[in-house]
Amino acid sequence: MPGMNLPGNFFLVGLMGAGKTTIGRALARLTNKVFYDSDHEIEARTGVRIPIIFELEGEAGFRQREVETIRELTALQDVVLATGGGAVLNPDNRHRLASEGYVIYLRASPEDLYQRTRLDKNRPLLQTADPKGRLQALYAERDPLYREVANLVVDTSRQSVNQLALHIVHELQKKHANRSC
Ligand SMILES: Nc1ncnc2c1ncn2[C@@H]1O[C@H](COP(=O)(O)OP(=O)(O)O)[C@@H](O)[C@H]1O
Ligand SMILES: O=C(O)C1=C[C@@H](OP(=O)(O)O)[C@@H](O)[C@H](O)C1
Ligand SMILES: [Mg+2]
Repeated sequence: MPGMNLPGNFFLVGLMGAGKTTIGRALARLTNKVFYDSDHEIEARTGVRIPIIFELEGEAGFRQREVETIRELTALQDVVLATGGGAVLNPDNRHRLASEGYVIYLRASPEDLYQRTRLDKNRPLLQTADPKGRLQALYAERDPLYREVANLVVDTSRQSVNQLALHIVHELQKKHANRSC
């Protein structure tokens, strides 16, 4: 296993469709860590899918659940955590992510994000007449926040999920080796 001895938590941030959930799962496998996804955790706790939470409690209700969940998940040891794309909007989340682990920003262009998310109905913020325009606006708003918390920025436009997971492991190994010398 390539990244077996890498210590600590790895947190994935980025917009909807960046690949946090899929790359996070692969990264956890490669590094022998337990995988968590804050959205899946929220769904498991409430027993409903995210669009239903948005419908019943609004975005504010969802964000409140997200803060509580991220507070708990960032307190764990040796995990890979895929966050939801809007997690960085909250200062408490940003602080927890930056202080409790190594943060990887998966960057992609709004066009790529649109192509990867356009057939999926489970992202309430993209159920609009102009999802591409919404992704462009979210990119402009959030890209600085992702960069603020990130230890590593990875461009996801030209590589597959597996290639990206391996690339991240190599970057983590380099950082770890430098720290140990
Ligand atoms: N680098 C990539 N190249 C092509 N497709 C990708 C890539 N990363 C993710 N995908 C696909 O995009 C979709 C959204 O990925 P997901 O992991 O759910 O993103 P996120 O959790 O960041 O919203 C999935 O169908 C996934 O397989
Ligand atoms: O960007 C956002 O505000 C959101 C991203 C989603 O997660 P993904 O980034 O995994 O799609 C999910 O948390 C929710 O629909 C809100
Ligand atoms: Mg996800």
